[in-house]
Amino acid sequence: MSESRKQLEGKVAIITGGASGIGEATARVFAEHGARMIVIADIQDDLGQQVAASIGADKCTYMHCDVSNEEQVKALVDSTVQKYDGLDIMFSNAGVLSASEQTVLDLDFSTFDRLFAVNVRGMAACVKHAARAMVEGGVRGSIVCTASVTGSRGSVRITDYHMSKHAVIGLVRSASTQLGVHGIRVNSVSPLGVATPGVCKSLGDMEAEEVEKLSEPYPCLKGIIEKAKHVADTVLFLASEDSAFVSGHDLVVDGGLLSKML
Ligand SMILES: NC(=O)c1ccc[n+]([C@@H]2O[C@H](COP(=O)([O-])OP(=O)(O)OC[C@H]3O[C@@H](n4cnc5c(N)ncnc54)[C@H](O)[C@@H]3O)[C@@H](O)[C@H]2O)c1
Repeated sequence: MSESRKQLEGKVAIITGGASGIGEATARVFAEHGARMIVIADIQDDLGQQVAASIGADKCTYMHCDVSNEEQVKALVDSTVQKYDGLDIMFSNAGVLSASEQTVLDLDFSTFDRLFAVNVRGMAACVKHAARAMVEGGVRGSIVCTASVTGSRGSVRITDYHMSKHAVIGLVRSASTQLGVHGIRVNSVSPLGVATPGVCKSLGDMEAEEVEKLSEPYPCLKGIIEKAKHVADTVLFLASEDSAFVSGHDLVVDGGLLSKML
């Protein structure tokens, strides 16, 4: 993709979980590609404000929003529409990892419920309120959700996380079916393993290089390490008119992992 092309010229975008990792990288890519305003929504206020300031107050701003709280999601969307005269793109990306091993035999339902409140209900609230604003404004918008390769496979652990990402893909399929009549596209992006601050922290504050070493055996594609920018560039494609006839699709960014039989 050419850096000089401005696929998002004039567009207004919300990015949840934009203070860190994949969301932050996507905010930077959206700014490079001409987005008129990017609203970063997160619960890490200091970090979110720093990221927005480093991108530039003329094209990026921060708003506190806990996606598990529907009122806060509605307020985020309403204030974006009011201040910036519409909403073209929702990148619903905020997510959390399992708090423990969470095997079926040992499921802890209090952490399960918290994870679902963010990864599933929060994702659905963002799709709901973004879609309502787009329908009301007559905007043929693009909604992109962050799923994961874990949304297409089972695993020996983190059952709640796998279940939540399967639900995200189900949400995308249903929402795209229902919103197509309004010209709104809904897709998901599914990374494999990026050494983001969230992942490094969940692995006991491991260094990014160590996390990348752990992920190395999984993709079929060798000689390249998955970075947040790879995911961000894929989100750019799904958010922009370059993917004008793509809807209901889960676009994996996994170096070929899911294509392999064993
Ligand atoms: N990094 C990976 O390998 C990987 C792989 C597949 C999917 N994902 C998904 O990518 C998304 C981003 O994760 P990341 O790896 O960049 O992690 P990250 O922790 O670096 O970033 C996630 C951001 O979401 C925010 N967040 C958490 N709970 C929130 C809430 N209730 N409301 C608003 N914001 C909240 C966090 O504060 C953080 O800034 C998540 O949905 C994750 O499940 C990541």
